[in-house]
Formats: sequence, structure tokens, C-alpha cells
Amino acid sequence: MEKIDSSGALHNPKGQQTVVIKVGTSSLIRASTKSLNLSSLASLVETCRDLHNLGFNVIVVSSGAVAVGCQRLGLSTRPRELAKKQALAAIGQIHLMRYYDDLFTALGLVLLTLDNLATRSQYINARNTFHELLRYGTIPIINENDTVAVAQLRFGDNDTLSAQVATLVEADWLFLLTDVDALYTGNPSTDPTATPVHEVDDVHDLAVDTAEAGTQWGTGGMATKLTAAGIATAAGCRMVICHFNNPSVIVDIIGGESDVGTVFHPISDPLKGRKRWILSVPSKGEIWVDDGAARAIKKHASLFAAGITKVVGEFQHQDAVKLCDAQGRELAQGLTNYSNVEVEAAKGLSSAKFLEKLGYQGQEEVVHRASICLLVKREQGRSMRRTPSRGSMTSLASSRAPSPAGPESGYEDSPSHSPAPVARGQSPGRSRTPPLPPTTGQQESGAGEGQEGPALSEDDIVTRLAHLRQRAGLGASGPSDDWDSQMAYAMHAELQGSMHAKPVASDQDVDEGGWLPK
Ligand SMILES: N[C@@H](CCC(=O)OP(=O)(O)O)C(=O)O
Repeated sequence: MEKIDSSGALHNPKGQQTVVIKVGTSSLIRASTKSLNLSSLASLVETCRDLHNLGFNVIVVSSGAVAVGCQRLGLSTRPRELAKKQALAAIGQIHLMRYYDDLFTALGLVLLTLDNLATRSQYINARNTFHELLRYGTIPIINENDTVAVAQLRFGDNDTLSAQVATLVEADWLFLLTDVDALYTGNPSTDPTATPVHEVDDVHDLAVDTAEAGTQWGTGGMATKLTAAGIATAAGCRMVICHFNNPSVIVDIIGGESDVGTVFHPISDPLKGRKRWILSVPSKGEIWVDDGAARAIKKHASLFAAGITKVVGEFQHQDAVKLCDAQGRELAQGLTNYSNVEVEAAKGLSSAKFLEKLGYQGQEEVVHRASICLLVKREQGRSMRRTPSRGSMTSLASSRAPSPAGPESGYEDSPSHSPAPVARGQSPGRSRTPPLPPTTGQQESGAGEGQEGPALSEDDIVTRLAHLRQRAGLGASGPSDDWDSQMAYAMHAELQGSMHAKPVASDQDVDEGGWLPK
């Protein structure tokens, strides 16, 4: 048990790097008896304890509630009806947690839905809760809030949830414990020539068709694991797939063992702040783009209608959408300024034609670059590989300072410490606010390269920040400690303003985000 500090809080002086470990239903339940795999569960807890003693923060994402509920009620098959599965999850969750609670010294249960993470204020509250749970030295255990999470129960996607939790807490490692020992070049159960892949530099280079249930890479669960890898690695988290039957390999892998499991290396310039949050918002659809627009997106440009070739799914203004290249490969996730119907109508057009086509002149960017999170490596020669790729336990454990509360750590202040949102009771309507200073050189040029605005001078940044702060009712003082939080509110005020003010004023093309900390 950790010491209690003067504030009365449990304190974990060694807590530095954060490791998220996800264990799936198929690993927790013995197929033969349909009962809990107690020995493996105990090994998992021991591994968590070892990691904790080595100075790591540890978070567990555990599935299994529905299966344990079935076991509890003596059901031999998992019912199909949603309400029954939700009821079983409620029954099983308590029983499952009883085992975990007996084995761990102190744990904290957090039930989340993807929708929770899609709401910025809930996202920040969840992050603050995780931060405090880790400061107390406890092991947070996460599962989907199954009684309300319809989509998750249908798709069984705790892989994505764990990647989003890893993103939320800025984890260094995400381990997906499963019933295969690695990603394979083919399905090992049907292809004798299949060999394990131990390292993946860029998950998008794998070109796996994740639309198929059961990919060429192995078992049916691999598709969601690759989706998780895309999310986690874009956020700077190293993700590993390995077998559940020996969780102690986690310690070996972190220590540098290179021929166990599959490691997906993180991108070298991961997302931070609001962009990291955008990555956590469940996407509602896809916008496919031509080659020129794909190249422009990779260079941090906005997406314009001229480069759009296809629209998939139904989405509304400010929903998250995946941005895919001409082959349908996911490049980025962003918040769209238009619904799927509007994008369908405007695709291929210059934004000068919006008025004619849509009946109003909206934002010229379909997705502004401030709201685009790249999932793939940047062009312009940046290195993708974070070094060291795998290091000694000592260097890993000491390579990052303990995370204090504050923007540098990625933990924003709680809303109560943040500036009051959106103009304190007034509408932040555009008509009452002064226009932002013009952005020199910012112009529409259709889709493709050349849309990236010029670099802003420090004076530009200070002036724009002052305007954004004024619009959000934050006062005119200079940047403060919780810059990211203030910017989030200022951006929110802008969005509110734009939502209430369609058709928008001509300052809509303001390059708000080009200078936001990524
Ligand atoms: N959240 C539910 C189902 C989650 C689930 O089965 O996910 P996974 O094990 O990743 O396929 C549960 O706890 O039973």
C-alpha cells in the first residue's frame, strides 16, 4: 500500500509512465467451462502489481460483464436481445468486479460510453477523474457502460474503447491481451506459412481490409485491433498485441523484449489538446477525397469541397467524420462543418458555388485544419519512429516526469477552474463581436496543396488570441497557464457563434487553429 501524504491523499511517488491493459471476453472466460479463467485473471493482477511497483501507472480495460452475467444465471448461451444483454452486463459487472476487488489493493471502476468521450466537458471530467485515481495509486478498471451503450454491445468493441482511454490519459503503452500471440502475415489457423509480425512502424501501411470479418492478418478480432492501433499510435501511444495466457510478457516487452507480440510504434509528433479529443469522438461517417486533397490533408491543410469524391454515412454539422483517401484508407478524423447531405451536394465544387448549391454561403472549408487529426505519418520528411523504440526498464521508467495537473501534462483544469464558457450568459453571436484581424495570404484555392496558410508571427498570434478571448468573454489579458483550456472555450464560442449565425460573416475563414498547440 502506498503512503498517505499530508493532504490525506494516497501518493504514488514512482508513478510515471502509464500502461493501459485491455483484456477481452474470450480471454477472461474459459471456452470449455464458460467460467472465469481465474488463473489468468490472477496473473494479470500480478503483472499489474509488478508494473505498479516498477513505477508505472496502470489502467485495466476489462470486458466480460455479459459473459459473467450469463455464468451467474447459469445460461448456456448468450441471448441475442439487447435488453437481456444489458441486464446481464449489469449482473455480471458486479460479480466480475468482486474478483478484481479481492485481488487488487485498491481499484476504481469507471464505466464509459463513447458518447461520454464525444462531449468535451465529460471528456475533461473523465480525464480529471483518471488523473486523481492514478494519483491515489489505485488501478482504474474500465468497461463500457453497457446498459446505455447500444452500439458497443452490438459490435463488442472494447478495443476501440481502450485506445480512446489510452488517448484520454496520454498513456505510453496500450496492451491488447487476446487469444492470439501476435499479428500474423496470414491467418495462422488456416495458413501454415503465416509468420508473426513483431513490429509495425505505421499501421496504415499494412493495407488490411478491415471491412472483412476476419482479415488476412489473423482472427476475426484483428480489425478492431488495427482500428485501435490507428487511434493509439496517432496519440503517441505504443500499442502491443499479445497473448492473455501469460500477461507477464508485458513487463518483458516494456523492458525491450523484441520477439514477443506485435508492437505498433507511435507517430513521432502525436496529437495534443483539443485535437487529441477530436480523435476520441466516435465518427459518424466518411468523406473520401482525391489524391491532391489527400496530400494537402497530410500537410495539415483544410479540406475543401473541390477535393471530395465520396460521402459515406449520415452526419450533421460538427460531427466527427473519417477522412479517407481515394482507396478508402483512413487518413484523418475531423469535425465537419456540413452534414452528409450538404457535402454530397457540394462535393467537387469550389466553395464560391456554395451559395448557389446550398442556398447559403457557409464556411469555405468542409473540415477546417484546426479540426483535423492526422492518423498517418506527416509528409515533408518528418521521422515517424519515436526513439528509443524499446528501451531498458530504467530508461523507460525515467524518461517522463510524473504528470502534474496542468496543460503540459495534458490534464486540463476541471471546468470549475476554467474560464466561464461562452460569454457568460450572452450569445456570442457574430454580429456583436468585432471581426478577427485578416489572415494574410489565407485564400481558397480549391482542394489540393497550397491551402496551408502562411506561418503566423508571434504578434499575429497574440492579436488573434486577444480577439478569441474577447469573443468568449475571457477578458483581454495575455495567455495564461491553462492556455489549452481557454482556447477550447474560445473555439467553442466561435462554433456556437457560427452555428447560430448561418449564413456566416466573411471572417469565417479565420485560421483559428493553425497556431493552436497540437
Ligand atoms: N462490454 C461488454 C462486451 C465487451 C466485449 O465483449 O468486448 P471484447 O471482449 O473486446 O470483444 C462486456 O463487458 O461484456
